[in-house]
Amino acid sequence: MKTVSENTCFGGVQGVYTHTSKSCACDMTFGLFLPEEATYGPVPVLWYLSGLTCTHENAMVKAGAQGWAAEQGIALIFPDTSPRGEDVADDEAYDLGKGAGFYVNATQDPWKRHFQMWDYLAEELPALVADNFALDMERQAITGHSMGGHGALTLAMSLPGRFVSVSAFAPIAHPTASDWGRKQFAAYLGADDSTWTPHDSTLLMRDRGFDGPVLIDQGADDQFFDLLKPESLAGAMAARRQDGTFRMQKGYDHSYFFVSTFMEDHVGFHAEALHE
Ligand SMILES: N[C@@H](CCC(=O)N[C@@H](CSC=O)C(=O)NCC(=O)O)C(=O)O
Repeated sequence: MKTVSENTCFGGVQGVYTHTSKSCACDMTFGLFLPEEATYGPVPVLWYLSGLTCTHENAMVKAGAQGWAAEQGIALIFPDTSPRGEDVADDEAYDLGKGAGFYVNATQDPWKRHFQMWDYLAEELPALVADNFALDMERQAITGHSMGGHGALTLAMSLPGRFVSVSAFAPIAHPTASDWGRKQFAAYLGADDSTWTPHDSTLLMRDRGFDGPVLIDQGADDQFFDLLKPESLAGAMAARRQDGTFRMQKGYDHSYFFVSTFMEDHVGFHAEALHE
């Protein structure tokens, strides 16, 4: 692992690191914020998964999470959204290929060699950060925006016991029924749509739910509302009697102005579960 940069931030350190990923067969970059408390011992972890077109950097510089995480003594991890490099397959469209890994393990050519984002996030990156930083991996929570909200919800529901809480900002909530999902799953996972269902948070919510609290924020003026299908997830949460809160935020769109507005609430929500 190599250090790209480290900056003092809210009394802690905002770092950027690269490493050679075995899962993705390329070099990967991630951001990690450590609060001051990490100087004295392991701190709880909040993962933040980003959306389409993002790198590790977008949320790190636009979401305004570090100040709230510093107040709560929590580390933040900002992974990238796809494999990177000259030899990594890509597409002209912004919603497929680089910047659009959809947090799945691709099984189809030309994607499968590098697009193994599920394994990267479920196994490889947690092991790497646990070995290199003062993190308490018994206390992890996860959040994300849009495609990253989809990733956060699917990882949380598929790895019971890993995360104490999950939240999402305008998640892609029902990808098997949306053009933000069907196109990418067909490309990465193939035409057999039975392989898609483990990556749909509405279907996972209907089937198993999450053993902990859930918080979802959705902007009512989100320009991608019809692609996100928040009503499907809200319905599935109600049908399952999921411990959770779904908030429709009047006037907000899909941007980081929306994410940063509600970041305090999300960090506070996770802090309550992480410090229990
Ligand atoms: N370029 C596209 C829209 C891309 C976009 O809005 N990406 C969002 C996430 S959308 C779902 O995953 C984002 O987070 N962008 C990065 C940012 O810093 O805002 C278009 O123009 O339609």
